[in-house]
Amino acid sequence: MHDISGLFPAHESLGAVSVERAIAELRAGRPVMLTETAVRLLVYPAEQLDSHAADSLARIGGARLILSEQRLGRLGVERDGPGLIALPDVNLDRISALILDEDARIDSPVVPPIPAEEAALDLLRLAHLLPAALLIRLDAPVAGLNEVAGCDIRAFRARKITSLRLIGRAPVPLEGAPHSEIAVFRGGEGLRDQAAVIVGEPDLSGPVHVRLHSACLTGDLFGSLKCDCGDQLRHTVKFMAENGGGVILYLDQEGRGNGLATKIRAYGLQAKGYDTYDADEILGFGLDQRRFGYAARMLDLLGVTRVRLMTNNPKKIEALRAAGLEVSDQRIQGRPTPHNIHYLATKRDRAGHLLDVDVPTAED
Ligand SMILES: Nc1nc2c(ncn2[C@@H]2O[C@H](COP(=O)(O)OP(=O)(O)OP(=O)(O)O)[C@@H](O)[C@H]2O)c(=O)[nH]1
Ligand SMILES: [Zn+2]
Repeated sequence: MHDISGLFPAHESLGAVSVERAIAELRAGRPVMLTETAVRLLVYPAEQLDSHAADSLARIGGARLILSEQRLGRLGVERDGPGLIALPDVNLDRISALILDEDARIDSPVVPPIPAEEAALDLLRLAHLLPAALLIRLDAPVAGLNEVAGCDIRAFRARKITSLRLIGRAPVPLEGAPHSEIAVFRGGEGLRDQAAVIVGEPDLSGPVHVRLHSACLTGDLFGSLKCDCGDQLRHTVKFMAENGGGVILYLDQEGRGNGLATKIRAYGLQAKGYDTYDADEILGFGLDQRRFGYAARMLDLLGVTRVRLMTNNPKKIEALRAAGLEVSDQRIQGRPTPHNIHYLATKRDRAGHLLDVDVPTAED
């Protein structure tokens, strides 16, 4: 047998590798096996279910659906945590209604999960999939399934922070900020490489203007009027270019960390009148899935220790302080539009964002 351990990055634990493999499997619509002490669980992402997979799960037998506390609440079951529902016949339409429909209700008993089952939900969140999994307890290993341990899922985010590394940096002149550089990082909990935009030549010995910007394909790239992201991003570049430079971390946290597909589903619900947080809750998510620990690590790798954080989001300020950075903050607001005004007001009213928003009343 050859020893191939040297082919794995020294700082990367095998546990983190198995979580990454499991994420790739689930995103491709394949099951994984989750283990925890004596428990073995087959995990299948509910949103990927098709009739083939449903038949196959029904033949194995004993399938249950685990849903988050938020989703259960929407289905009419108040609980302090996730819960499981038995699925004797693995019916595709019923499962689809249980994970997606805004009017579905539960009429069967809901039981609390064991830690392994709860870890399956975390794994789906890490994979940017809906937090809803079909689970079957297995009494023997199954050939061909990637295996992942519950404890490695729980340790994943923290471990990945230390594996983050700078891959390279190069000048990229930007509109309004010709002296800019882009630095690319790999690792962290994101599924893709992360970029830092270094605008101008910030003095790293003093407080540096920093923005943690969560990816927003619709707003950043296409100028969607539904949010303030694209506007904030371009304002930030301009502001930094005119005010001594700064660093923008462009984080792989599309849709507040829920992923692009979930955000677009949430937009579908918003088109029916739900606000941004209610729409996410219908899909099983809490207020905000994002963690910013790895952003602090990116700043550390760039040599930044004191930060003037350009944000309205108190969570970002707290997260960088918790990671040991010295943080003062500065507001950066996108333009209100008739399309985003309620979104901005909702962030202020429901998540404590420090925004100045004047929502016109019906009479205005
Ligand atoms: N789930 C969900 N995500 C959204 C929605 N609208 C925008 N987003 C995402 O929300 C995130 C906004 O990120 P940021 O611009 O970093 O901002 P923020 O938390 O509002 O904080 P600051 O802009 O720093 O004040 C992006 O990942 C967007 O894709 C929505 O309606 N639902
Ligand atoms: Zn946006």
